[in-house]
Amino acid sequence: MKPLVNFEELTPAIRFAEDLKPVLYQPDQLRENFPAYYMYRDCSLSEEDARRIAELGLRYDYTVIPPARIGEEFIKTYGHYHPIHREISYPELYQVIEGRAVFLLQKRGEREDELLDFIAVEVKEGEMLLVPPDYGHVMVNPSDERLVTSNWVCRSFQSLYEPYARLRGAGYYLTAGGWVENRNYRKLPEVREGGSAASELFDVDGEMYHLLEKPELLGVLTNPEKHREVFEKALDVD
Ligand SMILES: O=P(O)(O)OC[C@H]1O[C@H](O)[C@H](O)[C@@H](O)[C@@H]1O
Repeated sequence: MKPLVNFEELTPAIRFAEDLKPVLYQPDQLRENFPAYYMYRDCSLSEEDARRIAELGLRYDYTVIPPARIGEEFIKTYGHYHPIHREISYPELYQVIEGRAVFLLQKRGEREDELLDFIAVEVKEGEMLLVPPDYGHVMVNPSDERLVTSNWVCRSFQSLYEPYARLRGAGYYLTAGGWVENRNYRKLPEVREGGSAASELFDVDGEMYHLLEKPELLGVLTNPEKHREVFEKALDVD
């Protein structure tokens, strides 16, 4: 799928492999620093769209992750949680524009090193994924092609990276040899693997930028507490 916005003309923020060191399975295997992924934030097709997106309290971004491995582990994003808004945390909606992604979603218990749930969702070109409230997320490129994603997200918060840094990544690492448990967690549920239901929940043809024409659907991202039933379905991966 060709991205609607010609984001490659924009200047990205870059996360380098060295930046990922605190969350890697095998940090010692990092031999050279390289750009791990490119983040093109706050994209739009026109000035008018940019104003509407801001008025809705949203942001539309693209992320590009070229294929790579560090040691046995597939290249991935750093990982983060979102802050709480009226009792539950902000969700986020992703679409794979090019390539294939595996999203690692995890829910903390009372302690951050005791997970209540760990879901791995494979998302293919054109498909969407809803990161439910209260789930931390990491995006992995397990393929030998570049991965391009877009995301809709509430524009008014800062992501929380510290829990991932403290525990050296998510509950599991996705490696060429399969899943590897992260021993820094005291409690880890089994990995629940599945597909994503978000494409059925968000009715859109082609790139999800067009959801801008259906702002009522995007309301789940800014007022999650009013849409709890949507998230129940998003978690139904089995
Ligand atoms: O923030 P990181 O864990 O590095 O993950 C990267 C991604 O995070 C968020 O979801 C942003 O909205 C994306 O634009 C960004 O590319």
